[in-house]
Amino acid sequence: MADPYRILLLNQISASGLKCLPEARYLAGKEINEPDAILVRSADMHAMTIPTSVRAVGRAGAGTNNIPVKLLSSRGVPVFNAPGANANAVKELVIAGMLLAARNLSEALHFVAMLDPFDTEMEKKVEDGKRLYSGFELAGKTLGVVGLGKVGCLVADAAIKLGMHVLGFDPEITVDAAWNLPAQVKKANSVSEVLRQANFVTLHIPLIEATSHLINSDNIGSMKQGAVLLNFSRAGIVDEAAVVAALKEKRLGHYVCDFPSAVVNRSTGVIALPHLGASTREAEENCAVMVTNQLVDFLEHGNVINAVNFPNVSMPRESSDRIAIANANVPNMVGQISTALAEAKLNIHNMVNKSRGEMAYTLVDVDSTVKPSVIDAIRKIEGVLDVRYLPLEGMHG
Ligand SMILES: NC(=O)c1ccc[n+]([C@@H]2O[C@H](COP(=O)([O-])OP(=O)(O)OC[C@H]3O[C@@H](n4cnc5c(N)ncnc54)[C@H](O)[C@@H]3O)[C@@H](O)[C@H]2O)c1
Ligand SMILES: O=C(O)CC[C@@H](O)C(=O)O
Repeated sequence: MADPYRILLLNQISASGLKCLPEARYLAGKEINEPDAILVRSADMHAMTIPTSVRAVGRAGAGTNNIPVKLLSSRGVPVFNAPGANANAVKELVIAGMLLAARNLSEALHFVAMLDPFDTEMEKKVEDGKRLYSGFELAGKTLGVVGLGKVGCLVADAAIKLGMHVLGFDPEITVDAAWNLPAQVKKANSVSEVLRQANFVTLHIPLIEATSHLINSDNIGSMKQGAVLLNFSRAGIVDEAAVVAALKEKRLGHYVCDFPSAVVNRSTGVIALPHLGASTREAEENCAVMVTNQLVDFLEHGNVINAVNFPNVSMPRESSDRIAIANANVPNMVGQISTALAEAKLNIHNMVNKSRGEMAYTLVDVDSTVKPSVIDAIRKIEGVLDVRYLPLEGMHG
């Protein structure tokens, strides 16, 4: 019997997801040496030495900024995520965030917590004190959504249903996302247009170089007086010092975020939650199940679905002998791979090759057993980053 696949868990992964790893074929845990794959949520992998045994990383969530994707790409290792699997959970928290800010609920709860429960004047104090927490309604206000991906589209839709006007900005919106947006959502042409026009601005974009400090001291001043900024994406998308300054000047009414920090904590007007966006039973299960199934399909069959650094490549198994090759997207790779197979007198039964940016990926099914020397020959081709032999039953190489 083949050795089990070894899966290193860097975070708590929902039990429903782990059930997708059949016990007979998988060993999963927090203390696994020489893992074949890693399952992670928000643990920071940048400082970690990732063993060379790792053939795939699965992120049970959306953002992959905690993973050294570039390094893994150079090793031919796909990084899978779970697009949309936690989007509804984030959407609901964003709506809660708008209500927390609009109705001054955080301050009001603090006021109540400070009341003496045995005070006979409690009722009077409540009635006298409540005017300080009077707020405003969401209906009729304008929400600006920056990033119309899985989360942004759901937030836009929910806001329309709450009677808000919605302005959306996403220079790379997908056709599917655009189809799913309610017709009432107005298109903005820039972040500054959103900042100038919205009462609430919510950010639903990845943290990458281009989005780091997207909201900063140069543009935050153009927001409407008393506007609310919501950040359930990543702390680094805003310049926190600029946000705190804008709160002090009363330019911003509230900053609602999922990322407590030394800069924002305890600043008046900040409502910081402990990265709760995806923390619902449903989202945790959805993410873990989706990414674990993708990992299993890759480890056992080489199929790639929802990797952030690889093209989607799937091929039904028609032969028991499959070779999976990750290679640089340069000319003549398929030619050289085919030549290596022909020299080993292997007949190609089926083959698929796709590329995405600098990465290309090839699945080849052949009609007979592949000797280790053939895998070695393919590995030696310049530009090949990783190669695996995936017989249907047997050792994984
Ligand atoms: N708080 C949480 O627990 C939590 C949960 C899920 C996601 N997130 C964060 O939210 C982000 C978005 O999640 P998602 O599932 O919607 O991702 P997604 O990939 O579906 O959508 C991201 C969208 O942002 C757009 N975009 C990229 N750069 C942009 C820019 N400069 N201006 C406007 N739009 C831009 C993309 O075109 C894409 O449509 C994730 O990357 C992650 O960092 C946080
Ligand atoms: O795993 C989590 O709890 C957070 C996930 C979230 O930040 C994401 O990017 O999907």
